[in-house]
Amino acid sequence: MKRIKVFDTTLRDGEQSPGCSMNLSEKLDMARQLDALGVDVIEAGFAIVSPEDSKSVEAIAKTVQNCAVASLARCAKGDIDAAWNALKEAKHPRIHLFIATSEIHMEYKLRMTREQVLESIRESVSYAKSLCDDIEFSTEDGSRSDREFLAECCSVAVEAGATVLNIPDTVGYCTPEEMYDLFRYLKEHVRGVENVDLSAHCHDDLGMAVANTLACIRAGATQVECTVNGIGERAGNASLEEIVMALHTRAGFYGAETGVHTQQIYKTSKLLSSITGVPIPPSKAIVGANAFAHESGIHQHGVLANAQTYEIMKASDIGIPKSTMVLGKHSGKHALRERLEDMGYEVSDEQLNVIFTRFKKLADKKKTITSSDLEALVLNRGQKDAGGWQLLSHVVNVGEGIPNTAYVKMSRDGQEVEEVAIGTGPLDASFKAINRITQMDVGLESFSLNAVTDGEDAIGEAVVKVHYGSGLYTGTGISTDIIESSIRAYVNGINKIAAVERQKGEQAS
Ligand SMILES: CC(=O)SCCNC(=O)CCNC(=O)[C@H](O)C(C)(C)COP(=O)(O)OP(=O)(O)OC[C@H]1O[C@@H](n2cnc3c(N)ncnc32)[C@H](O)[C@@H]1OP(=O)(O)O
Ligand SMILES: CC(C)C(=O)C(=O)O
Ligand SMILES: [Mg+2]
Repeated sequence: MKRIKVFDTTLRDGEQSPGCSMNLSEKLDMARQLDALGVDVIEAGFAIVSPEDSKSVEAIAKTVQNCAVASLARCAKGDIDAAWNALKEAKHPRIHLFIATSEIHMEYKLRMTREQVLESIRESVSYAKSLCDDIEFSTEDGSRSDREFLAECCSVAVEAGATVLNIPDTVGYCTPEEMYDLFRYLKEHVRGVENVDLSAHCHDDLGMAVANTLACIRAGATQVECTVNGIGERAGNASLEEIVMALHTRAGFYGAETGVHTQQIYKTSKLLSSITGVPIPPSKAIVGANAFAHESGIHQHGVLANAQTYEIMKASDIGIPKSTMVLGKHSGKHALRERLEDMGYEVSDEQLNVIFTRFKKLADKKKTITSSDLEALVLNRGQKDAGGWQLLSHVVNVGEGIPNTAYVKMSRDGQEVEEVAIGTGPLDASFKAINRITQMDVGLESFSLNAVTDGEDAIGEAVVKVHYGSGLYTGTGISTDIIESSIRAYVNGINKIAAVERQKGEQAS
């Protein structure tokens, strides 16, 4: 297996992404976690940028124990001195020099000729080498540079002492095929390339950063530059977790591995997101909330039978205990039974069918069905009205300056009855309409409402205490709509009264 070095630039290129600035202590926390993750190099910052950046690089250099620590520097003595001052106490310091090599950058931005750029590379790399053994040299906008000139810049850098040559696709312009060809070309045309690491640094402007990086590995790259969660300038850098897991999962194809402890990936991704406040998109590969979640019944059935039907990686490989089965409107009976069993409910096929019907009804109203939702369904709370009055439909009309009215339609023994009533509020109006339908003079004693489950679309359970004659009865009802759960609770109370009255009648006759 070929060993690929992972150069993490979350704290430098990643921090260049708008909204991702981190303070010194946040950078230190992140650096410690990156060290635990097992990356080979942490680019801790760009020391010349500000006193705070310089302090961060210095603090990380003094703290990190296992991996190399790098600071970025332009090809300028001041930058190199600032980088070295911040890095010199690191166990493994690396100065990372860069200069643009494309025509457009040289002409408009640097205002330098090719010869001046070559001279600047020679001079800066030699000077940096006089301070530090490990020198990385990057050809900014390398992928859009003239190939012969690019190879010459790289050769000069190696001759001046560079230990790593990094070729960025700075503006995320290239395709995987082009990056592959470019790296093959450099392997053949750079003098001394066999003695240094060849590195890829890809941006995601066209969504190809990871694919481009993998193509570079196929062409002979030995180092990859990337960031956690793919943060970085504009559309971001190649994502560390995607590259690492692609190599891990497709080891047979790439024949390459990294030193990253993959079980630390999820923790690292979460830490970065909590520090920057930038959420991880749910569908983000590897670390998104949906990356190891299954909702549709056919997939859930497959995964329960054999996880490999729909999982190419184990959730535990990236540090998530296990993949999750999300119960929702696309779920089927296999997943429902599995969850019920997890909750300690052994159900017959017949019971499962009944619960499944209720489950699908609820899932049409509620995006995700939680275990507490299921419990409410299994215990059939508020639904024990078989044989009594059934609520068919209701409409309440409330507002400022108009009477609160309720229309309720109910049935019993196949007979449908509807009524409208006015009340002091929507519930009073609804309960009055129900009294008219049932022709029972029921009074409300007390009423309470609790959320049985969490979230915006939580199930609310209403509990009513109603009196009829000298008896006091409790009714419960559940729904994601609190008016409906209240009406259901009232109907449930009325059915209990009716059952007691029926019993009394039977005993008397
Ligand atoms: C592709 C990348 O990610 S490159 C890294 C990008 N990161 C950053 O820019 C970090 C934040 N930057 C900063 O804080 C500032 O730009 C600083 C402190 C680095 C420099 O600030 P200033 O000295 O005011 O220069 P400014 O940013 O306006 O312009 C850049 C200068 O660097 C020059 N330059 C750019 N790249 C290089 C290079 N690799 N080597 C030498 N000179 C360079 C430019 O030609 C320009 O020179 P000029 O001032 O003589 O015209
Ligand atoms: C400074 C270099 C390595 C860079 O970030 C780029 O070219 O994208
Ligand atoms: Mg970059």
